Amino acid sequence: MRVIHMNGCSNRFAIFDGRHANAPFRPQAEQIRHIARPRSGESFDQIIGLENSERGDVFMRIWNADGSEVKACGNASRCVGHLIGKELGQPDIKIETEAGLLQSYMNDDGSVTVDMGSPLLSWESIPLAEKMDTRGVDVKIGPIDAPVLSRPACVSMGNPHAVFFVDDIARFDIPSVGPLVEWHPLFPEGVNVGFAQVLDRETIRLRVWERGAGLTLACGTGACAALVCAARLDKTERKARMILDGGELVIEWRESDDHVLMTGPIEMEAEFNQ
Ligand SMILES: N[C@H](CCC[C@H](N)C(=O)O)C(=O)O
Repeated sequence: MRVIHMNGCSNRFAIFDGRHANAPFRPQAEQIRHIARPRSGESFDQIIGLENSERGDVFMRIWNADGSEVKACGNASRCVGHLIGKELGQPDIKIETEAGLLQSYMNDDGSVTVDMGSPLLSWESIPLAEKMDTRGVDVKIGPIDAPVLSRPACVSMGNPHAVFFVDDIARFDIPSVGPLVEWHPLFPEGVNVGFAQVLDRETIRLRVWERGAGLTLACGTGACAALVCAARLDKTERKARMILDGGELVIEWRESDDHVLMTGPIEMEAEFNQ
């Protein structure tokens, strides 16, 4: 089977192309964990399986490093858009995922734009365990009388996100607070946890503790989630530059059709057969 290593803003993926194999790539969770986080050697944030699709040019299956299968991965969508676009010799590609059909576009400067569709804003769609206003939900982290984090905004991009807006992102030890939110009882399916510092109305500094993968150098759906929550709270415009540890993404929550567009670089690292 053909294996490709790629990254989007240093969010790293191992992509297994099962489209011409005798059977689709459907590993057990333990196998995923072994590939993503080997005892030695390079690690990956997500493992991606490519399958044939009736509705699109390719079907993309996504597993987090902990072995859990999930429905959306923005940076991997951009990598797959590039891979299949090059293969088919066409810039526009339809990627089928468990969350629906995504459209990707290869831009002249080598970046890739993916239309992630509309954000889901209702408490049931995140999902939350109970009815709440998703512009600020009832979560407090830290001492009861002086929480260090509270009232994240929530949105689903096909996967659940909680975004804390903070004054100084450097103040937070994300590996210690991230897990406290990731599996908080308010999020029955877990949640990706964003820490967003609004620098101005068109720039956000963002770090994300990802569900099932931990602190990654970039999170595409996390960047979409942070922009949607910021614009919804009138902290930014509907288009902004997202500055992540591993690079920059431009996110636009388009007014005309309510779709969220994510644009950024991709990098082909290696390709081999195994
Ligand atoms: N950890 C996420 C999936 C990968 C998201 C991220 N790598 C992206 O680029 O969107 C989840 O459990 O929903």
